[in-house]
Parts: sequence; structure tokens; C-alpha cells
Amino acid sequence: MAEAPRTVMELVTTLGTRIASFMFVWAIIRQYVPVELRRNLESYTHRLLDYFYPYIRISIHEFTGSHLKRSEAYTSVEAYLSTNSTKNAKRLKAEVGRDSNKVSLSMDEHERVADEFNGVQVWWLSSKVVSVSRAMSDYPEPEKRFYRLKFHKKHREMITETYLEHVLNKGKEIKRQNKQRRLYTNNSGSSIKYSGRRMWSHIVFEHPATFETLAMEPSKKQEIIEDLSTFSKSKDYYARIGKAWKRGYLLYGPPGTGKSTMIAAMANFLSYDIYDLELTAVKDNTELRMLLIGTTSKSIIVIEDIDCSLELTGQRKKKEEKPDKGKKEAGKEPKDEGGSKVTLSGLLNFIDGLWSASGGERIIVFTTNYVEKLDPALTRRGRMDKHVEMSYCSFEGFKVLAKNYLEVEDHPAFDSIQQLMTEALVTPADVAENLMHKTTTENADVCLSNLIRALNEAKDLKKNELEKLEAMSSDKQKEPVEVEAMLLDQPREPVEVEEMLPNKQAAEESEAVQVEGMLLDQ
Ligand SMILES: Nc1ncnc2c1ncn2[C@@H]1O[C@H](COP(=O)(O)OP(=O)(O)OP(=O)(O)O)[C@@H](O)[C@H]1O
Ligand SMILES: [Mg+2]
Repeated sequence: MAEAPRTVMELVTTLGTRIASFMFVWAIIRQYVPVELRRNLESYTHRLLDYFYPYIRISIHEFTGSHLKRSEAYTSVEAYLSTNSTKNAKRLKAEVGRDSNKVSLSMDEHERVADEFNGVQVWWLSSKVVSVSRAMSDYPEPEKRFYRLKFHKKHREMITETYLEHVLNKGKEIKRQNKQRRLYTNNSGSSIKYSGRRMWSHIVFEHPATFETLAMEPSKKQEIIEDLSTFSKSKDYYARIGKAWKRGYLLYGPPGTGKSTMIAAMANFLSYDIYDLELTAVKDNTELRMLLIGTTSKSIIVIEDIDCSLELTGQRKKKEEKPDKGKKEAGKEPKDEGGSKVTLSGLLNFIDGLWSASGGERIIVFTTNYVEKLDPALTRRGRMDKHVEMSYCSFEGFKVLAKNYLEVEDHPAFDSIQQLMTEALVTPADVAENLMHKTTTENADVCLSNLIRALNEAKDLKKNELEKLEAMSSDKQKEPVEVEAMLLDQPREPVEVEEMLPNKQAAEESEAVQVEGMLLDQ
């Protein structure tokens, strides 16, 4: 037992003597051997050491070449190691990135962390080189920081081919998630210089909507979440089948059912930027193409209220002169004379992905209150891959809103609300409006009774409308005679006659044929 300390002492002594001898010889070499020879000697020594040294080292420098731009590989490794090092490293540094609002942690200089990939152990070291002239110069060079990866040489192939790619991809993903997202809008046509990004102006996108706070059928919500996450992981799949990596969503439903909220939730879920494309401000197809080329990868391109945007709805547009019930505000009506010359075919080309030869994932979302007004060419499958109906509020939807707005998951008023919701049509926006505190003294009980009152009102309204419709349909029995009389007085296009009929949809099926027949007879 007494042997052990003596052996250790001997070892230390021997090692000390060897180091001292080496230092002595090295000092003599430095002093008497010419620089050129010394360099050669160093190089041979490194080669000799490398021959016996079983590890390979790869350095990734912060700045490469003469550019003062940080290397993307370095920042990706930094981001990749941030998660690993927060768990394992003892010395960390905290920074807030230029495009981020979060504090990000990374390894401090000369810190080392281990990582494991497919059962193989690797080590990362963070280090820096300080230039000798740095301290004396008036314009000091920046410190040259780098990461060094060390692994056993028997894993060379796996590390260089698979692990490094994994690190860079993972790092890019983390960087993107930490980045502040942006909401871009297209500038007015006249001021556009056709130079990519200048066509878009942006603000920081900070919408708090998430799928968790979105009120909609749970199974439908889950389907969308899965669709989005499959899409975002399908780079290789899209490349294999030769399709542009994009996905089209058509969101339709009455105002206030959460179409815009859903877009924000999608952007937050995928950490994508949003490009809100105002088609009425786009001069022509060329400008549309330039705008789209100016969008970045991993973004959602949104065209809201597509039915109100330009002459995209084909022939039927001319027929829809009368604003329907619940139609958009005046400001959202299409701009016509002298405005945009974007055509349906221009837009279809864009959706078909001809422009997106530059690759990169993009989601295109159209929203509309009137899906039936859109040209079928615009909505056919393959162009708009997913059609999502955003509908009136269900009881499940209400429960999500009650949790968001009141932090209430159960309440005695829920039973009557559930019953009323089967009898009245209200949008999630209506429900949200009632659940929101109007004063500081309003509590959950008050908000829920407000909602019950609103539901009762909606129920009465629905009842009155039904009664009116019934009255109208009984009047309709006399109509063919009246219409025939009008037609004899003043012949019209069959379409216009259809417009005059109340309850147009039902009339289309049962009576349009009859009226057209009458016209032909004339
Ligand atoms: N499904 C929903 N889940 C959660 N909140 C909703 C939902 N639908 C509407 N809201 C609330 O109502 C407000 C209006 O909704 P939103 O703007 O998303 O409706 P929209 O369908 O886009 O309407 P429009 O057709 O008029 O553009 C939102 O700010 C949100 O607070
Ligand atoms: Mg909207």
C-alpha cells in the first residue's frame, strides 16, 4: 500500500525532469537555429506527432478569408453547441443576437464539451487566436475565435459526411427559431425599384397566437399541425418528386372565424416569416414575379380576401355587383380602374411554382369569406393543397377561448352555453368579444353571463331569419308567372334573372333551367 504514493512521486519527478530538459533544448533551438530551419523542424515534429496521434481535429473559424462577415458554419456550430453547452459546460457567455430578442448562451473561450452521435464520442473546444501586433496597434485586429472538433480517426468518414451536416442543419434550425420573425408588406407599386428586398418593408412579427389558443375542432387542428410539420421535414421528398417545395392553403369561412389568427399560429408554429401580399397594390404580373423572387425561404406568403382582390374571379365577378350580407368593409373592396393588372394566369403561374426555381420552403395561404366565388382554376387540388373551412364556434372551440380569456376550464354556466351553441350561430370572434373583461371588476361569472345573453340574442335572430325564409319560400310558388311577365316586358340575360331570384342557390338548381328554357322560347 505504501508503494503507490512513492510511484506517483517518482512519476511526477521523472515527468518534471523531462519537461525541464525539453524546455531547455527548445530554448537552445529557438536561440541558435535559424528561423527557416526551425520552421521545418516544427513541421516535421507535427507530422511525427500526428503519425502517432489517433485523433483528428477540424477547426471552424469565425471569420474566413479577408471578409469581416461571420462564417455561417461558425454561427451554426455556436447555435448547435448552445443547447449542449448549457447543460454541460461550466463557463458560458451570454449574448443577445442582432436579430433576436432572447439571450443566447454559448461556451466561453477555452471551454470544452463532449457530444455523442450514433454512439461515437466527439469533443468540441472553443478557443481564440490573439494577434501579437494587436495590443500595440491603433486599429487592433479582432480576436480570431474558432471551434475545434476532435474525434478518433477511425470515425473520419462518419463524422465528416454525416455528423458535420447534422450539426450545421441543427444549428441553422436553432438560429432560425431564436431569430425575431418579420411581417413583410409590399410597398406601393410606383415607388418600387425592381431590386429584390426593397419591394418589401417589414416590422417585427410578434403575434401571440398559437395552435393552443386557436379555437377550432381538435381533430381538424391536429390534422393541420401534422400537415405543417410533415411539410417542413419533406425537403428530400419534394426534391425527389421534382416539385417546388411549397404548400398551398385555402382558408375560408365567415368573418371572425379565425383565418388571420390561424396564419399567425402557423407562422409561430413553424418559426416562419410572413409576407402579406396586397395584390391590389401590385401593378402587373412582372411586379408580382419580382415580389415573389424577393421573398425568403421558410416563409408564409399570404393573400387575404382573395375574392376582393382584382379580377381574379373570372366571369362571375361581373355578376357580383351587389354586396352580399356580411360583406367586407368598403376599404376591402377591389380596386379597379387604373389599378392592378395582375391576371389570373399570372397568379396561377406563381402558385404553380414556376418562379420558385430558387428552392426553399414556402407556404402560400389564401383567405376568403366566399369560397364559392373563386375561379375553380385557382382552388383546384395541387394548387391549393389544403382547403380548411373555418367555421362558427363549437362548444370545444368555446372551451379553448374560456381557458385563454378567463382561465376557466369548467363552470356551472358551461351546460347552458353548450345547449345554446347548438341553437345559435356565433363566430369565435363574437365569443371572444364577450369573454373579454371590459372593466377590472368583471369576473368570469359576468363574462359568461354576457356570453349567454349574446347567444340568446343570436338564437332569436336565427329564428327570425328562418321564419322570414319560410315566408319567402311560400311566396316563391307564384314566382314563375311573375318572372315570365317581366321577361316578356324586357328580355334579359339568363344570369341576371337568376340574380333577381331570392334564395339564389336553391333557385339555381330548380328553376334556372326553366327560366333559360323560357328565354330560348322567345
Ligand atoms: N378560431 C379562433 N380562435 C381564437 N380566437 C379567434 C378565433 N377566431 C377569431 N378569434 C378572435 O377574433 C378576432 C378576429 O379573428 P380573425 O381576424 O382571425 O378572423 P378572420 O376569420 O380572419 O376574419 P376576416 O374574414 O374578417 O378577416 C381575433 O383577433 C381573435 O381574437
Ligand atoms: Mg382575416
